[in-house]
Amino acid sequence: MNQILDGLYAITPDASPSAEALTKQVAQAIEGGARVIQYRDKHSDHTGREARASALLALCRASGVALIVNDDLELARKLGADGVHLGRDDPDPRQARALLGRQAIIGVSCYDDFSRAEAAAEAGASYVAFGSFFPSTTKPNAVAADPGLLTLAREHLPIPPVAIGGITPQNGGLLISAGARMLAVVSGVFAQPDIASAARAYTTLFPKETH
Ligand SMILES: Cc1ncc(COP(=O)(O)OP(=O)(O)O)c(N)n1
Ligand SMILES: Cc1ncsc1CCOP(=O)(O)O
Ligand SMILES: [Mg+2]
Repeated sequence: MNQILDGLYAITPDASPSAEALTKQVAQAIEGGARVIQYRDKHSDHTGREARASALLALCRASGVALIVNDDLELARKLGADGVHLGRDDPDPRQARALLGRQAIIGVSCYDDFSRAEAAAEAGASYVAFGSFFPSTTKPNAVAADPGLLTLAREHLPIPPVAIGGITPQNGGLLISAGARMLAVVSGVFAQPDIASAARAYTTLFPKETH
């Protein structure tokens, strides 16, 4: 699992297109080297989310890439996705581990709070996410985080830290230098005219073996 949790982590955009259009966009992100995809959808109803997530899961399986479902633990379980990402308003990571099993990837949002990351590691999380490191158009009210958290996590936690929030190919390098094992990106990938090239600009920031 540790090998997968390295590199570009592409998160699907807010304006959720049809399952077919979304799958095409995600295929381009994978072509550009994304290692993990998160299906994040705050707008579709249950049926729409299930249709999109299962189309993405088929693509990810065929491409050898992991699919993480944001927020919706039950959907992740039902589809047999590779894991789930949980924030402070979402189910508890212990509950997720119990439901999804030992192999599942369970990510936990820690914002700017290192003690939350320690608790998440203790609860069986697979990775911890910190951010927002830069102003984000996707989540303008996200709490601001300091890159030093990534260094602290690399030094003191047994699981990899993920960086999120306003990350561009220009500012991503400093987060990797600070300790980020993955860069989680929405608009820097999916709001770009050439999604594959946009993804590639992030993947080349990482050491060669991760892309
Ligand atoms: C990799 C990653 N990190 C952080 C988040 C944010 O999760 P959360 O705080 O639950 O907010 P929403 O994404 O649900 O709006 C994430 N999704 N992915
Ligand atoms: C979900 C989330 N949590 C903190 S910032 C953010 C959005 C990241 O999107 P972008 O890469 O467009 O800033
Ligand atoms: Mg959430």
